Order: sequence, then C-alpha cells, then structure tokens
Amino acid sequence: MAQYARGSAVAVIRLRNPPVNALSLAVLQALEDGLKKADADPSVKAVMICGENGKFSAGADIRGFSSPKRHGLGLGPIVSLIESCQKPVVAAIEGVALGGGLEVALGCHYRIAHVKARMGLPEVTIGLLPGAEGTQRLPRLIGVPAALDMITTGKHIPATEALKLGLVDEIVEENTIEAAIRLANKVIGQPLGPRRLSLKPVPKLPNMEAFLQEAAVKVKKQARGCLAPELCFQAVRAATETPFAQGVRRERELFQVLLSSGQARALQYAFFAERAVHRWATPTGASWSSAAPQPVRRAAVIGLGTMGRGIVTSLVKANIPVVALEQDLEYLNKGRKAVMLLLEREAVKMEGGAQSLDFHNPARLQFTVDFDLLHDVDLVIEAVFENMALKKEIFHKLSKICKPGALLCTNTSALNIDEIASATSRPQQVIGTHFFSPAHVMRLLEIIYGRHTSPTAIATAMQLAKALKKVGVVVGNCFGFVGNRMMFPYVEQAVFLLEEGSRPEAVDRVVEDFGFKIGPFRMSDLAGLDVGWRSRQGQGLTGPSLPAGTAARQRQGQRYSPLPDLLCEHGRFGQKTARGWYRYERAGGRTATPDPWLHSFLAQYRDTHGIKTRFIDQEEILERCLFSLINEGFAILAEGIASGPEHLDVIYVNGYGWPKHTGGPMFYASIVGLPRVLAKLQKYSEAHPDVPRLRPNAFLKKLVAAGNPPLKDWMSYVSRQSPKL
Ligand SMILES: CCCCCCCCCCCCC/C=C/C(=O)SCCNC(=O)CCNC(=O)[C@H](O)C(C)(C)COP(=O)(O)OP(=O)(O)OC[C@H]1O[C@@H](n2cnc3c(N)ncnc32)[C@H](O)[C@@H]1OP(=O)(O)O
Repeated sequence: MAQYARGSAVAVIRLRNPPVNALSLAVLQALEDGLKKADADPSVKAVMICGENGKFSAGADIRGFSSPKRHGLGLGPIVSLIESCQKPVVAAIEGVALGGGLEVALGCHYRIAHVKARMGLPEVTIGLLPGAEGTQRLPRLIGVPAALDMITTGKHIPATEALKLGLVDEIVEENTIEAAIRLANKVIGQPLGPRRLSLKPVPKLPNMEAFLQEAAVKVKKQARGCLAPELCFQAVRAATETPFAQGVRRERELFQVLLSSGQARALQYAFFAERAVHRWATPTGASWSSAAPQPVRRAAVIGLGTMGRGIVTSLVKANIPVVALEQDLEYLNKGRKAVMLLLEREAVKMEGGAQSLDFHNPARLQFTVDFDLLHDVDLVIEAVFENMALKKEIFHKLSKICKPGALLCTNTSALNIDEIASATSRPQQVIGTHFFSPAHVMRLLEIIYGRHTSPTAIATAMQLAKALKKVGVVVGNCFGFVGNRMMFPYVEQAVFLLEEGSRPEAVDRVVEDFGFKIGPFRMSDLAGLDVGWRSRQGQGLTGPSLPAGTAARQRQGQRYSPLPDLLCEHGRFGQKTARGWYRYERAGGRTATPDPWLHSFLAQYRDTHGIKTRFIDQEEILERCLFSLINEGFAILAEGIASGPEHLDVIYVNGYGWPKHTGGPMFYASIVGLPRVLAKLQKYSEAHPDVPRLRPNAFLKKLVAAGNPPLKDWMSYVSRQSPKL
C-alpha cells in the first residue's frame, strides 16, 4: 500500500510493501488515491513521495506479471498523473529506485537521493522494458547515450553517478526525507512546466543516426538471441523520432510483445530461482533456516594457479584479509605477480581504486610458503590441481595446523569430498567450494557437502558466497557434482556427432545460435584438451594403463570416442598450442578458425573405423547435446543430489553460459514439454543403444506418466526411499 500523511504544507506519500516496496496493484491504487487527495486539498502546497524502511521501490511486483489477475498497465497513467500534478512533487530516493520505482521518480518534478541509493531500469534483465513511460522520459532527462546504456543493460547506478548524469537534482548524506521536505517547501509556487519531462525535447546529438545505428549493432550482438535489449533499443529510438505521446504508444506495444513472450517468463523464473537457492536444504534435514554461519574474518588460499589467483582476488575484493600460500618461492613469486596484476585491474574498475582494495597492506594480503601461518585463519580454500593424493596430503596437514573451528574448503570440480575429508580428523568441517574460471568474475559457487559436512559449514560457505557477491548453490557429492556431471553427456554427444559426420564449427554454431556464450569445442579449446586427457588417463580410459586389445571405440561395453585423446597425442591442446578443434593465430591466440587439417583428420578417422559420414541437421545436433544434459539433470534430481530443478538452472545459467532467457536446462525442458524430451531421447537411444546417457531417465519417465506436471511440482514425485545420500 501507500500511506498518505499531511504535515504543514507538504503531503507525504509513503510506498509501503515490504521487503522492497514492490509496486503491486494495491500500492498503485493507494498512490493514485494519495495524489488525488493531495491535489484536492487546498492546504497542501507540495507532495513528497518516499518509500518505507529506507527503500524507495524495487519496481513493479515481478510476481504480478504472471498473475492472471493483472489488469492492464497500471503504472504509466499514474506516472503521468504525478507529472501533471499542479503542485510540485519531490521524490525522496533512499535504498533503491528500480524499474517502475524509478519511473515513478521520473514522473516527479524533483528527485533527491541519499548518497548510498542506487537507481536503474533493470526491466531488461527480466525480459521486459520500462513500460511506464521510462523509455520516453529518461532520454529527455539524461540524453540518449546514457539512457540507452541504462535501459538496455539494466545496470544499477550509484547516486553519485546519477547526480553526474542529471538523473537526480541533489544527493544528501543525512536524512533524505527531511531534505526532500525542505526542497518541497522551497519550490512551492515555482513554475512546473520546465520540470515536466514529457514536455522536454530529447537532447540532440550531432550524429544521432550514426550513433543509433552503431548502438543497434552493439545491442544485438550482446543480446545473443534475447529479445528484450533489442526492443528496449527500439523504444528509445522511438523517443528520438516521435513526440512523447507517440513514443509512449510505441513503448506500450513493445512492452506487450515482451510481456507475452516466453523469454520474459523464463527470465522472471531465473530471477526467483536465484533467490530460491539461498534457501538451501539437505536430505538429512539441515537447512538455511536452522543453521547459522561462522564469521570469516581471515581466510587462506592454497595454490596460486589460475583458480587460486582468482579466488584470492575475490576475497580481497570482498574485504576479507587473505594469506596466500604456495609450495615454493618460485611458484609463490609467480603467483604473487599474477594476483597483483589482477588486483590492479580490479582496482581501476572500482570507485576508490587501489586504495579501497588496500592490497599492498600485508595485514590484508600476505604471501607465504609457510603452512604454519595458517594456524589462525577462519577458513582455508585449497585450490591446487585435481590430484586426490595431493589434496589428501594437504588436508591432513590442515587438519593438524588449523585452529579447531576453521572451515576447510576444497576447490575441486569433480573429486570425492568424502575421500578428501577422510584425510582429516574433522570431516564435519570439510566442504567443496567449486569456483568457476575466472574465479573473480564468474558468479557461480557450487557448494558441495559430504557425508559428514556440518550444517554450520554449509551455512558458512553460503555466507562466503554472498560476501564474494556470488550465487552459492548447495549440492550433494557425486562425480562432477551437478554442473560437470550434466556437462559430460553434452560433451560426449558433441564428439559423437563429429564421429558421425559433423564438424566442430557446425556443432558450435548450433549451440551458440541457441544462446550459449560458447559452443562445446571452442570451450574445450579454451579450457585445454589436456585437462580432460589427464583425467581420462587417470580413469584408465586411455594411455598406458589401457589394457592391450581394448577396442578403440568401446569402454566397458559402451561407446567411447578416442577423438579428443588422439588430438592430444598430436599435441593439439587447444588455444595454448594454437591447435585444437580449431586453429588459432598463435599459441594463446583466441580467434578460432576452422582447420582443414582437422577436417581431413576426421574423414580419415571415419574411414579407419568404417563410419559412414552422414549429414546431421541442426535439430539433431541441438537435441542430442541438450537433451542428454537434461536427462542427466533428472537423474541428479531423483538421486537427491540437488534439492530442486531451480538449483540446476541457476548453476547452468551462472556457471556454464546457458542462455538465461531460456531459464536454464530444466525450465527449458518444461517449456519444450517433458513428453517431447522423452520421445526424442527414446528415438536417439534406440539409434545409439551403446550410449547409456541417451537412455531416458526413470524420473523423467515417471513425470511424463504423471501427466507432465509443472516444474514447481516435480520434486513431489521423487521417491524418498532412494536418495543416494
Ligand atoms: C497482481 C499484481 C500486479 C502488479 C503489476 C502492476 C503494475 C504494472 C506496472 C507496469 C510495469 C511497467 C514497467 C515496470 C516494470 C518493473 O518495474 S519490473 C521490476 C523491475 N525491478 C527489478 O527488476 C528489481 C528486482 N530486484 C532486485 O534487483 C533486488 O531484489 C533488490 C531490490 C536490489 C534487492 O536485493 P537484495 O537486497 O539482495 O534482496 P533480494 O533477495 O534480491 O530481494 C528481497 C526479496 O524481495 C523480492 N523482490 C525484489 N524485487 C522484487 C520485485 N520487483 N517484485 C517482487 N519481489 C521482489 C525478492 O524476490 C526477495 O524475496 P524472496 O524471493 O521471497 O526472498
């Protein structure tokens, strides 16, 4: 709701809908009533709009967009009503003014913000556009380039930047409400025409058309198939070409297109999924509601390779003092140099620069080769390479050196947490924290609990994720956990498709057209083919330990492709060797070019193994790659490794470049329809009976038999007697 109060000459309308004062129909109604009351009351000379509990408003109630009870676009006319008010209206912005919240403020004649407030039009991130006339008012206020940037990216900007852009008239460090009332009193009687944004022209640019054309190309490129940024752009373009009222009509048309699009539904699902995974639970009954985190005042990172460097950077950025440890001085110095470089780059991006990060201060960041310095840290993150024996040796040491309550985390992408914990005398404090590369950039943190991991340890790791501004997802312990386990069948299918007749660039193109940031082969070249090769050697799938006489394309009665191993045997490790599934301009180069050598190598390979090359269409490429991944997702849910499909989706969107506008693999499956996913898997499985990962999972079959229930009900069909944990 919105509360109306009148003190002296200024009426106060307070938006009230905890926790973020989202604009529900009730809030809008009360806002409209308040405005009309203030307008009609001759003793009221000005109006001030603010939000309850130090937050202006986070915008329209996102849950309302999918509500069947929603009636039309309620907000635009109310913003107009504010603007046309005959008495000055001042917005007092505290906390956040986002989306519809900022549009309300744009309707006001004056805006005053607290120095710590943040503003933005993030509708694009939930598949929409600022549909309450924001695409028409903002360019008039701050100019087209800045408005376009805010509207097409959805970024939140701090009050200081808002002041520079002219988005707010004033910022204050003290009481914003009092300052706004003072301002309201001061401007009583002043002409309002110049303050009405709808009456202002859009500021001209000398090269508007060229600017817009260039911006259109950039927006399209960044959108990667997502509709909202492009339609946001079109709405802003309308502001530059047509009068206000016509622009508003165009904005409404475009808003309706987006509102009824599947992408908006998917992105709004993704928004709530990200919040749902905060409320973690394990099959043993531990959960976020009963477990309290331990404070992390000081942390240590072991290993300063690619992952360790990123993790140290993340911790320093989160203001957590770090001890960074390497095995010897040579590695330490190399690691220190790399970390300092990363931190310097990060500092440039931050407002306070290097000073705000304070990483030259040894009390905040210390480099050492001395394990004993770890005796008083609250948390250790081991980030050495994936070798069980080495990890166990380190954890054994940690268990002896670290103080009793310290949390012992392992950054592993696949290894068994219980086995690592078995090397310690405190398995309840051992937990997996799987960071994604580059660790200071990627938002995902997969948090893996073992058989003995305590609820406190899970809560502490989740708290750490939050401090690092990452999204933590709690999952159970199995080979590859959730993310990589679902990735195995996807990559496997991609390679099988090459064996059967496709090419890396064809597979990548299909997957990238779907919206992935990078296809499986470009990804493999980027990560390095040798990583998987070492792992397969360790598993005895290839290399000297492979028993003589093993069929080239079979392992344990199942289909196996030796193609990636053969590439490694030719020294083709990907970008680092300038050759992999593609060729590159130089070692470390990033421009992938299709490689004729590889094409003839594939042809020769097929000849050698008697494989008849066939044309594989885009549909088959996409379905085999994605549906096999989704199939594994159902196995994970059935085994209780993750507590809901939202967890899998958040992992894939934030860690694996799955296009957010499709919601994530499980949401996508729900939209495609489980019966269709099942039928396709059945078809491909019959064609490839030696590929177990194409065999439809029993849980998927069960859901289809149960009538394809909505995603939110899936977990009620999991049989509780069979969790692995
Ligand atoms: C029947 C109802 C109909 C209603 C519709 C009528 C109005 C129609 C108007 C037409 C619209 C015109 C165009 C306008 C569109 C919009 O405004 S779209 C919304 C744009 N705003 C956003 O995208 C902001 C989203 N929120 C955030 O970014 C963050 O939540 C935050 C505000 C920055 C706070 O972050 P943090 O402190 O980290 O807390 P969170 O955990 O994220 O959030 C706390 C809880 O609040 C819930 N929540 C947040 N924002 C909204 C929202 N806009 N609507 C509904 N709920 C919201 C969030 O889900 C959390 O709750 P739980 O999920 O229960 O934990």
